[in-house]
Amino acid sequence: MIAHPERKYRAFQPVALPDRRWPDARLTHPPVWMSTDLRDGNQALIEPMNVEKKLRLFDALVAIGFKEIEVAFPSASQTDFDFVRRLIDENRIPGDVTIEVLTQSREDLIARTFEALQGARRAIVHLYNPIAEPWRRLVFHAGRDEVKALALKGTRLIRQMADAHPDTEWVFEYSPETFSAAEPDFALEVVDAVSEAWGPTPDAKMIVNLPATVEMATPNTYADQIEWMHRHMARRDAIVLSIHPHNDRGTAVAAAELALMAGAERVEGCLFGNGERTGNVDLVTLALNLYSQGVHPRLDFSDIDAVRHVAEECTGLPVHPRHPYVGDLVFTAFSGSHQDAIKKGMDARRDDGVWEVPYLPIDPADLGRSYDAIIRVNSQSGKGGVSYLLQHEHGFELPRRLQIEFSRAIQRVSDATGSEVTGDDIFHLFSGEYLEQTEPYGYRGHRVASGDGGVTIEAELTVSGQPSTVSGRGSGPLDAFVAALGQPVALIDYQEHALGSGAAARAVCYVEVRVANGAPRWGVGVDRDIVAAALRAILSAVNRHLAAEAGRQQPAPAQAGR
Ligand SMILES: CC(=O)SCCNC(=O)CCNC(=O)[C@H](O)C(C)(C)COP(=O)(O)OP(=O)(O)OC[C@H]1O[C@@H](n2cnc3c(N)ncnc32)[C@H](O)[C@@H]1OP(=O)(O)O
Ligand SMILES: CC(C)C(=O)C(=O)O
Repeated sequence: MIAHPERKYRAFQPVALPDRRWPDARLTHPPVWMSTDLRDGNQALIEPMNVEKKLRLFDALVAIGFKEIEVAFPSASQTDFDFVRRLIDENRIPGDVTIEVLTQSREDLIARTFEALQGARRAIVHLYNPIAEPWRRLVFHAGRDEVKALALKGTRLIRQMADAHPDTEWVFEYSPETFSAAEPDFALEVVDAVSEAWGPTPDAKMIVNLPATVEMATPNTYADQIEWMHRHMARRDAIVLSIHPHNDRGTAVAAAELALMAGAERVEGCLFGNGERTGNVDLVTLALNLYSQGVHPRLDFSDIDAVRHVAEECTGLPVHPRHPYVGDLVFTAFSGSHQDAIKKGMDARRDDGVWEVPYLPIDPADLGRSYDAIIRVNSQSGKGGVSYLLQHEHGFELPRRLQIEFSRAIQRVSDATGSEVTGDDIFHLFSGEYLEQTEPYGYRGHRVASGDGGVTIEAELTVSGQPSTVSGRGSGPLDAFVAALGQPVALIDYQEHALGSGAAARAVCYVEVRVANGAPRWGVGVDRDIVAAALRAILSAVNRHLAAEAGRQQPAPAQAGR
């Protein structure tokens, strides 16, 4: 980088629009969507798509619900020409879908374009020529009049050829390419001249597409340019005002949204933002942004992974894991406080169906994603995430203080390995830490008898591997069992719930105990029989205490809160 960028780069001069209206507008309905994946997206690939890939992507775009699809620049290559022919000859274009093709303002190219479109039921012919000053000066060595004349020449040629093929319903689209970099008065002059030459009517509109061929400035600047044109263009009621934002500054989605607020009615872009350089505007993000505001985009992304799969295979470009709405990680929280909030939000889901889960702007299930990945655990995670996975994947609903105790064990592992701890890892650790604590005391069976206002228990145990029978008396089975153990155990907390349902259901018990003057410690037991589960839990807690005391293990003591 250079020390004085102001000597090398000039700030963009925005159009003057002090009474702009777009900031108060709201997006309440979807625009007309036009996918240019097969044209602008395709021209930007290292290896452009072959006909088979184009057919596959075309079918996917139709299935998503696009009604206008720019399928090719047919005069540019035999592949593109052949592709258009296959679509028409094989009758592959549904009745409610219109194909679009692009051409420069050159007679040979326009003639070839019409050749490609022979027999189409309806087609949009899209003419472009660059109009901004640097392109006029550097690329075309032409003045304003010559550039306008080039646009008019192409328009008239297309009119002639369209009139010569009346069996097709022709729609004309004109793009003053490099509009975003052009002087507004000149853009207006060219567009008005073109629309006058074409002669659109409210019943037979033409499309005026105002591209941010190169994104030049902040999105509000583009919105001002669009509103200015929207307010000044002649024959406005006979024109569909379209936008075509590129993403050079990374703000194409914002620019498109503000431009729609400013009066645009139609958007051209690509799936997942493929396209020249940094890409065209990402139509998936735009559509799902609308959806998240309660506006149905009329595009179907209910199996977004399938759409991604087709796009990746056809373009050869991977979708980034953080890509909005579709990336592998976008519905995943690793950090503790986010996980805590998501878990609470998921637990409190509302009966009226209104989505209100913190940190998740839309329900992953609406896009065909499962909830499996919304919480993943690493060293940034906390008790909320760990207990969510245990609950979601294995059914254990840990009491809060046990969550705290156990998440410390997980933290030690994730800190030591520096890696993700999966749901299976967590269950494995949980099992080892609580369910498999059978030394020195292991449970084999029990009998309970009531009478004389109390309970007597006789329990079959293993003590350091040796079978042993102990018995005791108390106010209830747990009390009696503690007495039978002969250990100074005080029961602090007890919770239970069913694990699974039906014939396979088991009970899980969580007990928090203090043995002698030791720190409070949790134990967990699972059994088909609820009393057996509780006895196993007590043994788990006592064994963990003894192990800690003996220094053979270092389980973290529980502390209230953190
Ligand atoms: C912003 C966009 O994305 S626009 C779409 C751009 N897409 C593409 O470029 C992909 C398809 N294009 C192609 O395959 C080729 O460029 C073709 C087949 C169209 C033309 O190829 P060639 O005839 O070899 O020309 P090449 O691309 O080198 O040409 C540029 C010439 O076209 C002229 N030109 C560029 N745009 C236009 C236009 N819209 N209308 C008329 N002439 C134009 C240039 O001034 C230049 O003329 P010159 O040779 O007299 O200096
Ligand atoms: C042809 C036009 C619309 C284009 O692709 C652009 O300006 O980016």
